[in-house]
Amino acid sequence: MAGIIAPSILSADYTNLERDVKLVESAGAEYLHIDVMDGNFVPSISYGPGWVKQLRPETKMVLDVHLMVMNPEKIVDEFADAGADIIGVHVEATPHIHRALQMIKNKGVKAEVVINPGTPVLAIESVLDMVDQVLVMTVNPGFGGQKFLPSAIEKIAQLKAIREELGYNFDIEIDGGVNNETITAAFEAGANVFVAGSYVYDKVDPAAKITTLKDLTK
Ligand SMILES: O=C(CO)[C@@H](O)[C@H](O)COP(=O)(O)O
Ligand SMILES: [Fe+2]
Repeated sequence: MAGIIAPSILSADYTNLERDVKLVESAGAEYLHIDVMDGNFVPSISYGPGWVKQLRPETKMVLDVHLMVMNPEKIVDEFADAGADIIGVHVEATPHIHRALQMIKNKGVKAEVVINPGTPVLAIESVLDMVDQVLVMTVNPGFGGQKFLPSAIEKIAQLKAIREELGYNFDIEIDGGVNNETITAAFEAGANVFVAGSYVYDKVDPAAKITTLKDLTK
């Protein structure tokens, strides 16, 4: 099965947001990646649940919400009610990762655990049986347009091996610095969901970029 491409709206043109959403949807992107930043877990501030609620009726794409916020358990219900399909929470952002994931599942939303480049797979082993998706950050979170960190490849391979050994079911997503050159090693290691922001939206022809990424993950 071809890889799932998740354009990151963080790199879109906010004065032409509707155009940029429709553009990637008609190009075949299945997910739309939404980076929520609180100015605390990461330095930037982006959007909140009200913004996701407004976006929801504008697209049929799966809304893949990446919460870069401290203590996400305080806000996951609001994002679920706003229409998120997948909600990702960082293991580094809460002492209550199990509770945060359980809350997401209780809302009938797909639950994702996220690890930073400095966090080993070991840190999430005890919740791998309950998640629908694992996000391996391939840059330090907070900004678009950073360089892909190849140290993530080994973590993807580890997750794939654990999934096979224990019969789990999660997808493996990567996020940060994904482009036509970096995607192949991650795909070969076992990733199947690919966030791409600046590669898709910067410069020219987002639709062609999505086709290229899909072709590289067949
Ligand atoms: O979560 C983040 C950054 O913190 C990402 O989702 C970025 O938006 C990806 O942007 P590119 O690295 O693809 O430009
Ligand atoms: Fe992200």
